[in-house]
Amino acid sequence: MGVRVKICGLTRLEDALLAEALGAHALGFVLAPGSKRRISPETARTISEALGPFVVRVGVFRDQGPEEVLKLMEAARLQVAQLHGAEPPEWAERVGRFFPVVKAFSLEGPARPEWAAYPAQALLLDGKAPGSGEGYPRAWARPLLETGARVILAGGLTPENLGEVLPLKPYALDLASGVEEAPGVKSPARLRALFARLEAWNRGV
Ligand SMILES: O=C(O)c1ccccc1N[C@@H]1O[C@H](COP(=O)(O)O)[C@@H](O)[C@H]1O
Repeated sequence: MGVRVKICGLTRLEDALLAEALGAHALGFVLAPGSKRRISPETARTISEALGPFVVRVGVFRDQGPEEVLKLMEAARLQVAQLHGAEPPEWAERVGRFFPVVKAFSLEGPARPEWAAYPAQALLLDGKAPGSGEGYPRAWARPLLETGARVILAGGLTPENLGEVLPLKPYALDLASGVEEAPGVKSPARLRALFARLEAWNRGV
């Protein structure tokens, strides 16, 4: 199986349906305050309910307490919680009683192997400013990848630079700005280019 892909920061039904049709494994909805891609739980729910059963709906949160996260997850009919701030492990444990958790770390230097002990089903490595399209030297991911944890690579990924990360064999890739026309508005051409590139990689081209 090829690498899994999450398309994040969706705000429009047509973009979500296209990403699903092209083969996205997961679709992300940002419910974090202050994001240019923030979506209301009502709109996220409408989109979630229109999708097929086999694509994972992810809620993205930043420094919101576990009860707020659980309330929004339920209201938006989402399935996996991505914690993208400085959430203590106890918050993830509380959310994790109800939903699988992805914990994001913003890199300012190499990833730390001890992050593998955080109570989450997968760990995501992002650039310094989430959702900004800013990347980092991809070798910084190696110390965490080498622990055998499920590692999702994000931060400044585009259809053009996938060659930097695919050889690292991460659990998944996560893209927001690299497949957009504007914040929250996906580019059909860039989405198509992304999945075409992944298909070519899987065929060994
Ligand atoms: O996209 C946002 O606005 C956002 C806000 C708050 C937390 C996370 C956010 N997005 C996450 O950022 C990365 C990748 O972003 P990019 O591809 O570099 O633009 C991804 O994990 C999103 O879930």
